[in-house]
Amino acid sequence: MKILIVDDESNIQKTTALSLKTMGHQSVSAFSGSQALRKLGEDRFDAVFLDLRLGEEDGLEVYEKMREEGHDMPVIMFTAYSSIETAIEATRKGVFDYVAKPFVPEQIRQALKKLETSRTLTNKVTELESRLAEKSPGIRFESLDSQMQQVYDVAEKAAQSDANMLLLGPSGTGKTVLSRRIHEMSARAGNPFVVVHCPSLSKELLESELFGHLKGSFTGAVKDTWGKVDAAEGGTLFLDEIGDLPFEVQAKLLRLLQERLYERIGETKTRSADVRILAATNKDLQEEVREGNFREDLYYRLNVISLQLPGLCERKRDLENLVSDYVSFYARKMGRETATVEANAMEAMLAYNWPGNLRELNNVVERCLILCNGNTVTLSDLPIEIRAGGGEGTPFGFGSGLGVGSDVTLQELEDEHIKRILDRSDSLEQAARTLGIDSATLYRKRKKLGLLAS
Ligand SMILES: Nc1ncnc2c1ncn2[C@@H]1O[C@H](COP(=O)(O)OP(=O)(O)OP(=O)(O)O)[C@@H](O)[C@H]1O
Repeated sequence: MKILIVDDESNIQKTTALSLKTMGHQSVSAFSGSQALRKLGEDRFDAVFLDLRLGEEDGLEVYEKMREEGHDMPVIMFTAYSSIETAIEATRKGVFDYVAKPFVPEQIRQALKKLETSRTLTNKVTELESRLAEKSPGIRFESLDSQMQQVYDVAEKAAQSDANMLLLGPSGTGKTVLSRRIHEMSARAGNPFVVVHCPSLSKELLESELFGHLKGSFTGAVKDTWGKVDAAEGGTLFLDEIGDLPFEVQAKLLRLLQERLYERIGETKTRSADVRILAATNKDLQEEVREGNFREDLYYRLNVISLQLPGLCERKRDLENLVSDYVSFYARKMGRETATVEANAMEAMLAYNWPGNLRELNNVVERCLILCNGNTVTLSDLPIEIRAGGGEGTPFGFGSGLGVGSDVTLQELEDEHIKRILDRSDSLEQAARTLGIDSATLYRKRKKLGLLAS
């Protein structure tokens, strides 16, 4: 790293420079605030060591000028023991850390180590963000369909409040994506958005996932853990498929919603939580309440604002825009400048029912772009059930003449079924589970069907 040392004492300059050199870093000296600002304007530095008391000058003022001029690298303050409180105050203003004088080289080493860890984490986050952005197509929060547009309008208004919200709608209609968007539009945006997928865990594990546990509180609890309620502190907790939340856990969630209080499993100490709850389900929750599977009081607590997301077949007016977004995204991802969809292919897509909703559309477009010749998606690139004239979207109806019991071979039925399940699934593991085969078998079948991406 290249580091600027700002200190009016030449012995501090010398010892710091020497320590940095032995640690493999480069350094440049500045003896006053104005000299420091000039050097920062001339060169790129990875970090700055800055004395809190620069002769008559106040180091904090120099720090503020640096920020005003757009030098945003991390700053570590040198401070006398008598000024430690001021240094702590400085860290609240964004100073990365402080080192108390007189110091030994090991303290410089520790401060730099902390800095390097933080840089690595920041880089990882940036990389993950860009990988995520690459993975999913441009998300649209505008609709030509009035029902969908109303959902977006209400979501935007409600995002500003702290109200709990319930997002209802069939699988793949965008409930998770919209929940994240609500979080990003809220005052909690700078804090975490944490997802708990309710059906994937047993009652004990789900309770522990939510609230955390103490070592030994149940078989397999080998160390103390903090739950997702704690991880979401100050932010938003998204409970996906809330309709599958076990009855016993519902009571604890209700307490969290009503009193903002909870206990870790095996602990008597009550803790408070500052989290906003968003929940989603594709079940009819009122029906679940009637059948005694879901607590009525919890339903009303969650249902402060509810959003009903329509299936894709009810908002066909958006289809062409969505297809165009997805096509441009996958074309770019595959190194093509652009790609188009033939009119009759688009007509077939408009006629189809899309039982897997936006997720299915996304997967179908991605597959078309892998399989199409050149830059044009034609009718023959579409899965057979879409080509066949819309289909009913029922599990075994493949459109005109292709349903179970009609004149098709078992092999044709199997091939179509596999393609459909792949289109609707989030992952290959999920598809293999739905099909009741193992991943290796699914891989062989995909290979045979020519469905392996590059
Ligand atoms: N607003 C949007 N614009 C474009 N594409 C979207 C949008 N929302 C969702 N999608 C697409 O649909 C896919 C599924 O979205 P999401 O996971 O939010 O659905 P869901 O309703 O939560 O599904 P499930 O009920 O199965 O969890 C996303 O990966 C994305 O490809």
